[in-house]
Amino acid sequence: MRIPLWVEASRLKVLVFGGGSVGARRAKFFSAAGAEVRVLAKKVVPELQVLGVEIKLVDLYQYDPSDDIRWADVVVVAVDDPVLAEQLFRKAESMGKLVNDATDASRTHVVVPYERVVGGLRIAVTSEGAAGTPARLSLDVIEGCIKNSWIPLFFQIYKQLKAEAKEAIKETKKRLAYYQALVEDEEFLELVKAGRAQEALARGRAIMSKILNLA
Ligand SMILES: C[C@@]1(CC(=O)O)c2cc3[nH]c(cc4nc(cc5[nH]c(cc(n2)[C@H]1CCC(=O)O)[C@@](C)(CC(=O)O)[C@@H]5CCC(=O)O)C(CC(=O)O)=C4CCC(=O)O)c(CCC(=O)O)c3CC(=O)O
Ligand SMILES: NC(=O)C1=CN([C@@H]2O[C@H](COP(=O)(O)OP(=O)(O)OC[C@H]3O[C@@H](n4cnc5c(N)ncnc54)[C@H](O)[C@@H]3O)[C@@H](O)[C@H]2O)C=CC1
Repeated sequence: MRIPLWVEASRLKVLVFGGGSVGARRAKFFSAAGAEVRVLAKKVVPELQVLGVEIKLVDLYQYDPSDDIRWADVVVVAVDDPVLAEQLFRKAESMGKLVNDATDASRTHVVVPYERVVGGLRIAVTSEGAAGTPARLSLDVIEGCIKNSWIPLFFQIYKQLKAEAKEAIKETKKRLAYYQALVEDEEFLELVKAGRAQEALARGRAIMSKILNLA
C-alpha cells in the first residue's frame, strides 16, 4: 500500500532514466524543489538542457547504470521502451531504491500526484494510475468547495493564533489543551463561520488567556 507523505526534496538525489517529455517533467519537478537530479538518456528534449541538471547521454542497453543507481535516493523510469523500462525498474528495485515508474502505475513505488494550493492548503490527489483525468479534474471541484467555505478564513485565524500560542504558552501540554479548547469553542467557530475575523481572533485570544491563567 502506498501512503501519502510530504518529503523535503532538497534531501533527495534523483536519477531519471529517459529525457523525453515525461523525463523532463520529472527532472523539472524535482530540481525546482531543490533535489539533485541526474538524467540518463540517449537523447534529451531542449527543455531539459536549460534546467541545469546533470545529463549523461548514453544507450542504456550498453551502459551499466549501477553506480548511478547506488548514488540515487529515488529512481525515475521514463523511457519509451517497455522492455528497457522493466529491466531498469527491476534493477533499481533489487538495489533497494524507491522507484517512480512513470511507465507502469501498477508497479511504481512512488506516485507523482496532481497538486494545487487552495486557501493556504496544499492539496494532492491521485488515482494511482487508474484514471488520471478524473483525479486532475477533481482538483477543480475541491478548489470550488474550499474557496466557497469558511476554511480559508479559519486557516488564517488559526495560523495566527497558533503562532501566538507558540510564543505565549511555553508548556507543550498546555498549548495542546489550547488548540483543543479552541476547536471545541462554539462561539469561536460561529464567529469564524460568519466571517467575523476580528471578533474570532479576540475570542481565540480570550481562550488563550484563560488557559494561561490556569494553574
Ligand atoms: C502513476 C502515475 C505516474 C507517476 O506517479 O509517476 C501516472 C501514470 C501514467 N500516466 C500515463 C499517461 C498520462 N499522464 C499524464 C499526465 C500526468 N500524469 C501524472 C501522474 C501520474 N501518471 C501518476 C498517477 C496519476 C494518477 O492516476 O492520479 C502527472 C500528475 C504528473 C506527471 O506525470 O508529471 C501528470 C500531470 C501533468 C500536468 O498536469 O502537467 C498525461 C497527460 C500529459 O502527458 O499531458 C498522460 C497521457 C494521457 C492519458 O493517459 O490520460 C500513463 C500511460 C498510460 C498508457 O500507457 O496507457 C501512465 C502509466 C500507467 O498508467 O501505467
Ligand atoms: N506518468 C506520466 O505522466 C506519463 C507516462 N508516460 C509513459 O512514459 C513513457 C515515456 O514518455 P515520453 O517521455 O513522452 O517519451 P519520449 O519518447 O518523449 O522519451 C523517451 C526517452 O527515453 C529515452 N530512451 C529510450 N530508449 C533508450 C535507451 N536504450 N537508452 C537510453 N535512453 C533511451 C529516449 O532517448 C528519450 O529521452 C511513455 O512510453 C509512457 O509509457 C507517458 C505519458 C505520461
